[in-house]
Amino acid sequence: MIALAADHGGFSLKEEVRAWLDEQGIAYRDFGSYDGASCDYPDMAAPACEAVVSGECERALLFCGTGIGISIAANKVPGIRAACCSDYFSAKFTRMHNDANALCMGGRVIGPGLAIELADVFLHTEFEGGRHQRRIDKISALESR
Ligand SMILES: O=C(CO)[C@H](O)[C@H](O)COP(=O)(O)O
Repeated sequence: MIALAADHGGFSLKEEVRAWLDEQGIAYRDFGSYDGASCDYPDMAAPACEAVVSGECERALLFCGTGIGISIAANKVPGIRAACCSDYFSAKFTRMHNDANALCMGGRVIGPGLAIELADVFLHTEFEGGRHQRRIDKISALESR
């Protein structure tokens, strides 16, 4: 199960990626926004990220105008490692090296073709573990300082 969330700046891109998830038969839960009306991205990021941390959802795909604000909000939720990406290499390596569990994209930055490529590689790339697990453990330790 994939968690989806967007504000108005990311709404259209979320809808494009949501249609692709439907085509792929990938299950998702959409935490809104459900229209293009102006709203505040932390309100959608929080429940989507909490669904990831609780285990209800495996990963989140998050959208705002730049992808940055919603990534900042997501990274405030303990257990979330959110990466704002607009290139294929970063979307792939944030899984391999950072075990990122939320991918953030900007609806005012990238188009649907690239967003789907990024979502695809993010959802289908495994964490490498090894030396990277040690670093993830140190990130997790920062949450309890
Ligand atoms: O990208 C964003 C946060 O990083 C937001 O989507 C953006 O700030 C919304 O701006 P506005 O209310 O002017 O449409």
